[in-house]
Amino acid sequence: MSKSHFFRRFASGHGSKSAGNSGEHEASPLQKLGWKSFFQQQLSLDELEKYAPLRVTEVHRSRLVLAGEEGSTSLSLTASVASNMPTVGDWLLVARDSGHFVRLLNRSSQFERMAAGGQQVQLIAANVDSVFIVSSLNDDFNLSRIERYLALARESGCRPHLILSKADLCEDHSHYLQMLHPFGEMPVAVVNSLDGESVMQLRDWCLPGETIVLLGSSGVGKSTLLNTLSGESLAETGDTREADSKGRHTTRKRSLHPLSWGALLLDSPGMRELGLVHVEDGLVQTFADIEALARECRFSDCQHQSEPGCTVQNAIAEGVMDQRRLQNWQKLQTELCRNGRNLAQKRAGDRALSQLYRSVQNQSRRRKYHEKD
Ligand SMILES: Nc1nc2c(ncn2[C@@H]2O[C@H](COP(=O)(O)OP(=O)(O)OP(=O)(O)O)[C@@H](O)[C@H]2O)c(=O)[nH]1
Ligand SMILES: [Zn+2]
Repeated sequence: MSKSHFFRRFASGHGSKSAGNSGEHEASPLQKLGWKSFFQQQLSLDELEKYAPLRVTEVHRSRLVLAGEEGSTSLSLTASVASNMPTVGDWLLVARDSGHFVRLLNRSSQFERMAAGGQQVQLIAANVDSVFIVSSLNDDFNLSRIERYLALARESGCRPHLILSKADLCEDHSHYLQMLHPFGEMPVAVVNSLDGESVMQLRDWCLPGETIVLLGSSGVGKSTLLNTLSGESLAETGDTREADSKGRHTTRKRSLHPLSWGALLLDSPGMRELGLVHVEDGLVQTFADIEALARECRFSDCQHQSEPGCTVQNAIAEGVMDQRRLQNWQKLQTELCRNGRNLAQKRAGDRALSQLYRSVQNQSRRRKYHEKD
């Protein structure tokens, strides 16, 4: 394995300490990569001797880039590796002697979305501890989009944080901050991502050995934030279009980067469409206030439109609930149902197709057998 730039950042041992019972001790190279007891428990002592745990830092078309205690290496995406659908942040075991792939370790968390086209699920990241939802303080600021990302974050069990970027271009932050009251206790930071001092406030959220995923639409400044946080030019950044504040999709691949503070930051391309799938619990948590009101409606199948005794509509009339929030809750529920149904239909279609294929093969075998007679 070649000692890569990635590994040297860890091996040089800047700053990352993990607290032990009797004071602090230097984290091991694996801990600096995010290795935790959750993963260690999945290996026997014998396996730990024979196999090296490696973390996926990049996924390419035909290979994975991995980082481990001895440095960085790459692994071909053979059929056996690809069938595990590895994604950035995953841990896998590789035989120390042959370099062969052994298995993928169970994930502590995973992020997935409905791929464009609405037919299959796409994994975004695995083994993430916290999520930085990035939204810029301009025309891109969109509460419904933040709720979408929040549902995803809460489903995965990761801690969500909201970063409002481009503070230097916005005269009135308070106007935006006031709109965040339905999100309750979520930590919020207002930053100028180009300014090292301004991003220092995020330091307490970047804990040693923890993996953070950056989510946000194109052009909000995810790569800029990564570069400023790391103090290096790790990711390419791009201009936003002036007319609508939208980005140009500069980041093309997902990759995991170590920060000098010991955390690992996962930059992902701004997705045009973050289709939600399998986030039912996350949605309930994100809209807990409406869920609680809806339970009090007179009719158990209330659509919260104009039914008498609808507590949700009453709350809207009293000004304590936002019509937009109700509409987004309903929209995301519909989207979850539709995506779940599409996936189930696709699975049923695939099963029917493979049954048809097997029966054609059997018929052809039978025909050959009779021809021999
Ligand atoms: N003034 C100012 N400009 C910023 C800030 N953050 C990002 N930018 C600029 O916004 C543009 C887009 O930033 P990127 O970091 O490329 O955005 P991104 O979210 O990574 O975009 P994708 O890679 O397309 O997903 C660049 O020109 C940055 O210099 C900020 O806080 N203040
Ligand atoms: Zn109702």
